Amino acid sequence: MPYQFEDLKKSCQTEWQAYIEHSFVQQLGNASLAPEAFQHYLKQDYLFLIQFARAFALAAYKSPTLSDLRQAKEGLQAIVDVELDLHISYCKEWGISEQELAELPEARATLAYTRYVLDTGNRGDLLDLHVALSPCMVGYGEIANWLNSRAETIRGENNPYDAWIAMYESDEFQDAMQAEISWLNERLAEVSPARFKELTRIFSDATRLEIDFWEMGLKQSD
Ligand SMILES: Cc1ncc(C[n+]2csc(CCO)c2C)c(N)n1
Repeated sequence: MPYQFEDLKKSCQTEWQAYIEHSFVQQLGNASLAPEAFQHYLKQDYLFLIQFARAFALAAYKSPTLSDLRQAKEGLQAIVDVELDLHISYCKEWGISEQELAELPEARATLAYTRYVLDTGNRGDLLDLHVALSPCMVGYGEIANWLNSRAETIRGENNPYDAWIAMYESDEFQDAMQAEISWLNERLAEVSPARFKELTRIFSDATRLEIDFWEMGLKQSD
């Protein structure tokens, strides 16, 4: 049987579920999340996005084909030209100025996660890097879908976090998630059991670091 993205998730089901269904996510869905926790998360996510832009630049460097190079460039462009601008204006709505964002120190959870991804890409190949990026690329879309499947989730103006859910349920975002899964499925179908085992380590590490990122938000830790 060729390996598929689903098999990466199965290899660390407990961690994957702990990430997707984290209390931060549940509280965001039922509108009970403390605004201070969300603001702390938003600030660190700004720093996270900057480092992820660097990871897409690294993906460009690690691209063996024109098609991979184009895909990495699109990812970098999406973060730098669209997502960071959106994030900055969204932060403004939550009372966080651009000046404040520019001066923030990185929380340890942000440092650990982003540098782990960059190091994995540096020492490995493009597949290692994509696997390290995939909990981020796939998880948030899954989180939006999971929230929408729950009776507890409040949508619309009675939930101050509605726009966050709306962003990750959007067609644009869900399409990007599917494209990432397809890219991974094509490559995973070709790998040996030993290579797959290496990749499950990376996937599980990155998933655990996503859990820590939610914890950092909830506890407002630095
Ligand atoms: C901690 C954390 N993890 C994942 C995302 C979601 N995300 C960030 S960059 C990116 C790629 C899209 O261009 C996606 C899906 C986030 N914002 N913060």
